[in-house]
Amino acid sequence: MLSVKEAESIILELVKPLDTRKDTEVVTLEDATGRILAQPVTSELDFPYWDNSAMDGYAVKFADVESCSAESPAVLEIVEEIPAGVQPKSAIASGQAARIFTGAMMPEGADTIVIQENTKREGNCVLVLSPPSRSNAFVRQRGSFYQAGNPLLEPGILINASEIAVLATAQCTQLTVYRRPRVAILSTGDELVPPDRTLQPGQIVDSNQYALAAFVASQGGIPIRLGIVPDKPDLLKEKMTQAIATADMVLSTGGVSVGDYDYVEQLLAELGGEIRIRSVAIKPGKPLTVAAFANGCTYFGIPGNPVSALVSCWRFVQPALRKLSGLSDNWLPTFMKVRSRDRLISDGKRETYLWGQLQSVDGVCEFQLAGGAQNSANLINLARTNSLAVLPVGQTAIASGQEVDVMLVAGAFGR
Ligand SMILES: Nc1nc2c(c(=O)[nH]1)N[C@H]1C(S)=C(S)[C@@H](COP(=O)(O)OP(=O)(O)OC[C@H]3O[C@@H](n4cnc5c(N)ncnc54)[C@H](O)[C@@H]3O)O[C@H]1N2
Ligand code: MOO
Ligand SMILES: [Mg+2]
Repeated sequence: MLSVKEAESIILELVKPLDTRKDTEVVTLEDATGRILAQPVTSELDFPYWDNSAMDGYAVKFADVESCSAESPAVLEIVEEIPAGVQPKSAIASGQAARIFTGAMMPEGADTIVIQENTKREGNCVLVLSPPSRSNAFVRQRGSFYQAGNPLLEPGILINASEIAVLATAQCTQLTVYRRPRVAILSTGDELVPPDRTLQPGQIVDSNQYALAAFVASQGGIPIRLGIVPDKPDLLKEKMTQAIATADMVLSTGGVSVGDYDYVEQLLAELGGEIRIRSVAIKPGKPLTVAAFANGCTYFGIPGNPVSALVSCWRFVQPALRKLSGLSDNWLPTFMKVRSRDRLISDGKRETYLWGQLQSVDGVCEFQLAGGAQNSANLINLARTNSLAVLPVGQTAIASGQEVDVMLVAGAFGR
């Protein structure tokens, strides 16, 4: 049985990112949210585009106002009014000023802004009552934040509101992004029925299909739902073949333990998959099967218990999917140390993941264990899970009030 860290390394080594050239598409800025840049972005524009005023006030020559005071104000003739968006008409000469507003272009000849609070208007003149701190005060210089032609955004970054702002301002309206990875999802089990079917004795609802599709979509992938496949080796083999041929990654649930109807590993081998992981010392989620296929597809045979299935996705599939998507870094889940509000227990034999919620109490983060049974068949208390407390192998308890490592759950904190 592999340790969690060993399994994580094998998976990350196995999965290759989408191709920077072949696996891309062009999207407009409006459709770019949640996508990953595939090519570097540069802009032809400096930013700020023009020298402009950071304040409402007067554009002046610093030399005209540097030694003024309330007792001996500098008196300047106002030659123009410059609102934002308008090109100044005249150049400022010594003894002159332009009325100017925040964001408006600096006129020729002026090098400094005097804020209007430090002035007094008298007809066509402005009296400057105190000098600005320095030449260029409150002037936003052209190109001071970014110079045209330099790298603006690197490939491999996720595009969200902040990146959209940068791209819009740089007039990058068409972007080359990675295509979304295609992830086939299939549920194995004779007992499974869709959620809209009346249950016959012994049947259960296929919740994994829905949970995994939601997980894949939250990570920017395209879930391809292949439905429920009974525990019949020929039918299962056919569906697995179809999945492997059409998707970048396959997630099947169930059929990976040691039961008589657990066929997934055997079929993966028959289909030519190289089995890289058979089981991991993790609870829940021990019987994880991972296989690599020659066409580049990675197959995750995920345990059927519903909590095991999601924990496997959060701990192992998420990093794989992030790497596959073209993200250049931050593939691994985020861990942090926080105080546990509750006593946490484990048998110490496997790295144990307990589900619950990170909450901020008086500005300090605390982990609260989900109430009810921490049992991999109990998905009822999974709702609102945003983190998992992690007890390493060998650790059987963490007392209430003690520090614990928690892993942030995919999607719960915006990634
Ligand atoms: N003798 C042993 N038995 C089991 C072991 C073991 O080591 N020795 N491991 C246990 C652990 S741990 C897990 S986890 C499960 C994994 O089982 P499988 O992946 O083979 O899954 P199934 O047997 O098909 O189903 C397990 C459980 O999950 C329910 N299930 C399955 N699919 C779904 C679905 N799509 N939606 C909701 N629930 C699902 C299924 O009905 C079973 O209750 O094996 C243990 N056994
Ligand atoms: O590891 Mo299983 O995933 O305990 O339920
Ligand atoms: Mg089984």
